Amino acid sequence: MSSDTDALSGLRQEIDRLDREIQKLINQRAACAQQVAHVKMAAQGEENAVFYRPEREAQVLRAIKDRNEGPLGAEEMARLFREIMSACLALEKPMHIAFLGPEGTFTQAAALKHFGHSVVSVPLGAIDEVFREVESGAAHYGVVPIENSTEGMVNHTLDMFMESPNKICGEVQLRIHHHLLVGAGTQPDTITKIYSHQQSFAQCRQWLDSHWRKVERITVNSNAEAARRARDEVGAAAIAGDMAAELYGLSRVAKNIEDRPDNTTRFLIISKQDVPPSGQDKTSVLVSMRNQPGALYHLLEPFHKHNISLTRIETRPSPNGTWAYVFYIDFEGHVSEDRIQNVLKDIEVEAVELKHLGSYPVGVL
Ligand SMILES: O=C(O)C(=O)C[C@]1(C(=O)O)C=C[C@@H](O)C=C1
Repeated sequence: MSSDTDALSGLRQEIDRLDREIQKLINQRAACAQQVAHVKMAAQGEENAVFYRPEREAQVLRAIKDRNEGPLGAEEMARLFREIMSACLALEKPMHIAFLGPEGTFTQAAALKHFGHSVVSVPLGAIDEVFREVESGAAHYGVVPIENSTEGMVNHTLDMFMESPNKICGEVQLRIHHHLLVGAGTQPDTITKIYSHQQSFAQCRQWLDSHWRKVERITVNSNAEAARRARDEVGAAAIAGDMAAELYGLSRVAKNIEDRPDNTTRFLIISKQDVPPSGQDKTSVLVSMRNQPGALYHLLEPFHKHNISLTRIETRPSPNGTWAYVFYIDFEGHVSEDRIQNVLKDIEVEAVELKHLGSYPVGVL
């Protein structure tokens, strides 16, 4: 027993020593970031200085994952450094991040995953409000959902890009886990209605049909709103994620009820900033094509010719032509590369309009 205690106190002394070391190093890193801020302000002026650098953050996080030897996993290590870098950026300048709210939505979880927790997150009621907040400069960046692996594209976000001058400066993927949640006053056998967002109902449809077929499903604007109602109404349950469950103090009647275990949503980071290449990048464009035979072929042919991989293509009806279509395309590469310039030139010959939405680092976390 006493040798156990000796071993334990020896290890704890070592942990204390390491903690002091780590703390000193983190503060040295933070002091470096403060100096970086001064260099940026001297070069670009206080008003125009760009403090958040998505390409540099992606490079830092990728390097951390690549060189990690364990025993902590690479993802876990990157997550810790994500928070350190977030705190360093906040010392340079606190960033205001608008997201599709309210508090507790998956979009907020995505924003915190991407930027870390040292940001001011600003919940807004609708996707177009997020776009406007970024456009006006009231928020530095915005986070909006773009596609879900079960439910497909978020058309509202796609359509916003047709009009908006905002650029895409990053992407983040979030595994979506849904739970059936109740407040303190509700027992599982007294549930008479379930609140959720329409997308979440769709992602849990089979599970609901087999377990709660007879219970009324009521669609609300967000999972967080569903969670708030479940907290306030006896007999009501909500389908929502962990953040909403914590925020509203709900307990889980059933966990991970999504029909597909790989249920993932991709979110975009929007801003007014062009991002330099990080070494592993994606480009998004909107292309409006003439409505004539072979239009899709002419659009895709340049990608084949220049050997560029498409990661997504989606069609939307054009707002200014009854039968014209707009294609939203994601592909590998950065607009500063010659091969990407060449593909864009070829597309421009065929297209009525080509809009470059942004080139940005492939999501790291
Ligand atoms: O390298 C920079 O430009 C920094 O501002 C430093 C730093 C970092 O902490 O590593 C912080 C914020 C930026 O988004 C990128 C990196």
